[in-house]
Amino acid sequence: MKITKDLYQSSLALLTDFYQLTMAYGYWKSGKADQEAVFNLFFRKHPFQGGFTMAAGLEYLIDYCENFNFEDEDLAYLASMKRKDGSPMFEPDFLKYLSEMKFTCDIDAVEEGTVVFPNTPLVRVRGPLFQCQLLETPLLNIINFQTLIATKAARINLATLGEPIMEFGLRRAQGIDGALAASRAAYIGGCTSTSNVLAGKLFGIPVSGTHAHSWIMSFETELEAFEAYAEAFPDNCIFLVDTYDTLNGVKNAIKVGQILRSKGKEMLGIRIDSGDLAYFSNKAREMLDEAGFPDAKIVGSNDLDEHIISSLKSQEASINVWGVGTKLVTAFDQPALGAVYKLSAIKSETGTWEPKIKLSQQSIKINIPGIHNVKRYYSNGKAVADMIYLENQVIDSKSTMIIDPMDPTHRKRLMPAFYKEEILLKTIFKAGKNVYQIPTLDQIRDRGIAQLESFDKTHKRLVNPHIYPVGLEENLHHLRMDLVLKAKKLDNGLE
Ligand SMILES: Nc1ncnc2c1ncn2[C@@H]1O[C@H](COP(=O)(O)OP(=O)(O)OP(=O)(O)O)[C@@H](O)[C@H]1O
Ligand SMILES: O=P(O)(O)OC[C@H]1O[C@H](OP(=O)(O)OP(=O)(O)O)[C@H](O)[C@@H]1O
Ligand SMILES: O=C(O)c1cccnc1
Repeated sequence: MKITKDLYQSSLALLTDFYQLTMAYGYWKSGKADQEAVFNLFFRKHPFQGGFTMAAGLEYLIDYCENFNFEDEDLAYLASMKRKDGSPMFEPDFLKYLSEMKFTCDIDAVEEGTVVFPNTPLVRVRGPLFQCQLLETPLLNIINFQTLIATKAARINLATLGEPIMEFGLRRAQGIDGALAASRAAYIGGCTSTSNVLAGKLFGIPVSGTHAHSWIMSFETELEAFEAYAEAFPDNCIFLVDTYDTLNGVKNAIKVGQILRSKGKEMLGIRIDSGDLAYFSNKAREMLDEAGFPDAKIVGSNDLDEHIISSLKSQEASINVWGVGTKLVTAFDQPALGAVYKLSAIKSETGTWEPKIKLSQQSIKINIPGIHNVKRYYSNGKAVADMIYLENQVIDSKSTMIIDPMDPTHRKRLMPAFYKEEILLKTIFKAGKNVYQIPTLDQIRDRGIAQLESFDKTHKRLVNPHIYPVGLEENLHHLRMDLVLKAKKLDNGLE
């Protein structure tokens, strides 16, 4: 699908922070606009205090880059911006430069559905400084949100032990695109369907639903309401049983289930949306089984998240389909991922690449310099460790060390010869041309599920997970340390 064209019917070139445009202008003014640079998009900490993160949003990113050009109305708006003294904010020649800009970057990125870890690049952009800079904000906007929601959905899917999840978030999502992007990401993370019909149309996500309390309340009795629904949708009956008295609601559902059966149709199940979901689902299960409806599903909903679902599982609740809205699509307990986009190398006038480092008082904020990639090593189908390495580095296949970027005393020896390896950054754009075959949403969702299966369950624990090893290859570690020490000396005037 064409996100920009189908959703916005407009260029999104101005969907960036103003300072990106003022820097772009500055680069142009100082003759640096076309200097080549490399930026990496990465996050520093898993969301939800978890042990893994699931990447999502690449298809939006691709669409954004393919449509990354300034149209006449964008330029007219920029031309209308003024400085304090009334002069134009941007010179006409700069606007002409913008109007002629063609997207020419190389982009490498992890595929959607990939399980990713702190400090490893999710996206690497290489190209003219000017373009790389303008892309910072939209890329972060896209990847941060969808990755966050895909991760939340994956956690919920772990809690349901793979039982179907109906995503019900639209009414409480963060606005229109917040809802659409969340439905997409939630499906990638493992939801089975969405209630959002536009998301179904745009992305091909299966659409499903039950009915609301208002349906019941609009009839004289609950029984009449169920009968009328069965008349309208005999193949799609999931009766909401808790409007007045849940167990009486189950009795009414059974009555209408029997009528449906007499007509050769089968009730799909019931939904419980309030009260003690463990108690009522177990009672309802007994009643449905006794009445000859052992296959009728019990959908549970009401402010669910992975923790409540886990608790309901441990209470042996008889829910087997989970309706989850607000807490999923708003990432309730952590509303932002916090990925950043940092310069890691720049090409000098002599044509050599200079790795770049940004110092910080907090060592977690010192970036990883150079042009790097990530390798995941697998042993017997299980992920063993991720190595961040300089892309032109030859790795010793007999024995190599990875070093924790946050704690250099924390090291792990690997024997690549014994492992299968996967290079995580895949080429998406080469000199501005899309060379990547975008998978279908179902393929992405399958990748997410397969990726998670390749990790030990200790890393997937919802609370206090075991930390998966991720480290810098030795040469990259030394390069980083040398640059840090050099920068510190310069800072202190010691050189
Ligand atoms: N057995 C249970 N164990 C743990 N949490 C539960 C259980 N049953 C329900 N919950 C959760 O408790 C929270 C509040 O439930 P509560 O009973 O207050 O809702 P309610 O008042 O019945 O519903 P509503 O306000 O929507 O009518 C919800 O998040 C719900 O998912
Ligand atoms: O609880 P969520 O995970 O967000 O799932 C969506 C909720 O939306 C509906 O409730 P409604 O809007 O009627 O409000 P309610 O909470 O008063 O039932 C539905 O009955 C779910 O409870
Ligand atoms: O189809 C449903 O049951 C539904 C849809 C949106 C929100 N809550 C429930």
